[in-house]
Amino acid sequence: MTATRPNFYANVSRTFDLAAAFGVYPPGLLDQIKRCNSVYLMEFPLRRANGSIDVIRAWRAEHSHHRLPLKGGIRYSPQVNQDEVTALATLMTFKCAIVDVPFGGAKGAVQIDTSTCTDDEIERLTRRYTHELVKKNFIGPALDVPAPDFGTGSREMAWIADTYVQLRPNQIDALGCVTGKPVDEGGIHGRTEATGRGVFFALREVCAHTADMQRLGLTPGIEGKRVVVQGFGKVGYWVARFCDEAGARIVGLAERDGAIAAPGGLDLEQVKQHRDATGSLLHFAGADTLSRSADVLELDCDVLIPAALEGQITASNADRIRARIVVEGANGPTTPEADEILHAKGILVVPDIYANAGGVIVSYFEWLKNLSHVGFGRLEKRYQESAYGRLLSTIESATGTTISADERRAVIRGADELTVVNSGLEEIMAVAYAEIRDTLLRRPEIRSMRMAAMVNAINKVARSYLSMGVFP
Ligand SMILES: NC(=O)C1=CN([C@@H]2O[C@H](COP(=O)(O)OP(=O)(O)OC[C@H]3O[C@@H](n4cnc5c(N)ncnc54)[C@H](OP(=O)(O)O)[C@@H]3O)[C@@H](O)[C@H]2O)C=CC1
Ligand SMILES: O=C(O)CCC(=O)C(=O)O
Repeated sequence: MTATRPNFYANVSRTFDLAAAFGVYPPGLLDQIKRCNSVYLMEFPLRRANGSIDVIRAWRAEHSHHRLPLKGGIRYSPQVNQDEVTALATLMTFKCAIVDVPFGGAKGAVQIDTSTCTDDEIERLTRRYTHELVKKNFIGPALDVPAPDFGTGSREMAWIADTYVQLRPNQIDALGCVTGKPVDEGGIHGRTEATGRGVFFALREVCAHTADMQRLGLTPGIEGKRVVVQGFGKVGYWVARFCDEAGARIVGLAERDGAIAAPGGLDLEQVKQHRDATGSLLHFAGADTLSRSADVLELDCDVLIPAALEGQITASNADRIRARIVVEGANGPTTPEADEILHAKGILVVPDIYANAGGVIVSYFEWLKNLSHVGFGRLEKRYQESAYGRLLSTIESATGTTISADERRAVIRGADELTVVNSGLEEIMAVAYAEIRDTLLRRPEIRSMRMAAMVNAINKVARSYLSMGVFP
């Protein structure tokens, strides 16, 4: 894997500057929008199972407070550093703006190699990290609401919620301090797969326009497209699955230790079983094993979905990318230099700040659920069903026809939580894409989708700052 970590924040800032040049905002305002408001670095002890003590470094970066609470995941990784977490927090601000989710951007990180930790150690460090955040008001349903990111999941979110509730027992909305929780602990149906589903919706929107596809030498629609996915975690697995279900062919998959390729397509459930059984994708029967994981990026395919880490497509491999569309499931997988090379090759890049927004969109729904203390669909499902039932009965008596029990059941089904969540996610991804495409069509000088998305985001954040004024 190519390491470009030290440049991540500089890369994000460069993208911002390029997009800001298309606008009309005063430099001071742009500077305020660009800068990261606060970064909290903490160092705390972790007692290891053998009794020794390690000092752990961790961060929470709060990029923009123009909307509250702030929102963004927590990453556990041995390589993570302050530059990375600041870059990720910055991306969150623009991501939330693009999809009109009313949050400021933040991100958290703990520098830890969880593969060397026991579950008990991970639990204790998660609870201590939460405690540190609480002490400094860097977490809370009205302040800053973390979520899963690389290396964390619903298990860690449950520990964070529990720790927060222990420390703030009188706060009625305490469960809204974090999203991505297990459904039984105040989570919401559909969050686990939300980012992957959102990446899929982004690809579906992109592929829906015949003229755009013709320009890329592709046919419209997802069906039949050859897709490569880097990363088979929370984002990669689900986007691969949704593409597969929509009739695409998954021809390559990669994780840290290598990749597999099968031009005829991979059976995802069998791959998953193989990985669960052996701990690795490698040597899956019916596929070629690539020992250099990054080679997956250069496979012959229509769509490449980097869904692992930043800095994967760089000036040193961009020229060898053969996909026609790159959809950024990960945050920051393409460096600005690589972006230019891909653009020159006529490859369409669907940017992270739009493509992977599904996670924060459904996190927004979870937060709303926690604040309202009632699940989506719970109050109205039965009412909808009886209203639809009455409508069908009226149609039957007016037309003299009989609707079969199966048809009746299919029509009257009221919306449950998952249905409401998925339809909200689909709507928001579709509307945001229409806005980005509109900007691209109206302003030909803006040549890339990343620039168009960033221009839209800057406009929205700037409008907010302009109407808010400067305090005091
Ligand atoms: N989770 C979410 O809701 C969101 C995540 N994202 C972004 O998506 C990306 C992935 O996050 P997520 O799926 O949650 O993370 P996970 O921890 O669930 O999965 C990460 C995946 O990436 C693989 N990976 C790690 N290092 C490499 C490498 N060097 N080469 C190839 N594959 C590698 C891992 O494989 P292995 O097991 O071998 O390490 C694993 O399959 C990150 O950039 C994250 O910021 C963006 C929006 C929301
Ligand atoms: O769900 C969230 O609140 C944040 C997800 C996230 O970290 C991201 O989009 O990068």
